[in-house]
Amino acid sequence: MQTEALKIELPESDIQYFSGFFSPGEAARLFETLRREIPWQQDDIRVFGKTYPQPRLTALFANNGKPYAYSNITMIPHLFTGELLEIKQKIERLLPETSFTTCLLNLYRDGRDSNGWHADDESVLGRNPVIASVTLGEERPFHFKHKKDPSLKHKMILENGSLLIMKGETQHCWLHQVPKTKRPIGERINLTFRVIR
Ligand SMILES: O=C(O)CCC(=O)C(=O)O
Ligand SMILES: [Fe+2]
Repeated sequence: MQTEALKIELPESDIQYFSGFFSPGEAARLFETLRREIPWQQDDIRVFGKTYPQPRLTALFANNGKPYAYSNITMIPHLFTGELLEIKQKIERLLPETSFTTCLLNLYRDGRDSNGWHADDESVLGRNPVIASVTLGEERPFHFKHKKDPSLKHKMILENGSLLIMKGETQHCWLHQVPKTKRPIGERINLTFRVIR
């Protein structure tokens, strides 16, 4: 199946969106398998000295054993499964220079689960990291806001089976979030592939 890149035109960024990167059938198969087989965990995060359960479930996979630390959490990776390798290879066909080492998975159980404003700019990701983000299941709005210029923002929908690639200066100059919603909605699995050296 052929999907077409849509360039998201924001300054100081390099963002591409592929709707239908996975067909509805492939997306459904991957969702069911990952929902069942991934060892989903809920970690506590510390924000301003208080501890809260993270508002979503997560899991970390990698091919190099390197942990990933963010928001006062250090995650130790599992070894990639067959499905994760299949998804990784399909994305790498679009990005011949990139060989992802790591995948952070998020499970948003319903509209109360979310991912607050942040940039994926930890130093282990290096300068100008390439981050490839897959959506399976329920679509969710995804927001960008510029770190320095509050007039610069963008909202888009991440659809079932879609791929969003963020690279270049994007993490340096922009924050992103998946907001909560009061609408009754189903589960969404998100996979973000990253390179951790
Ligand atoms: O769920 C998403 O689309 C975004 C996930 C994300 O930003 C992250 O895990 O860093
Ligand atoms: Fe992120």
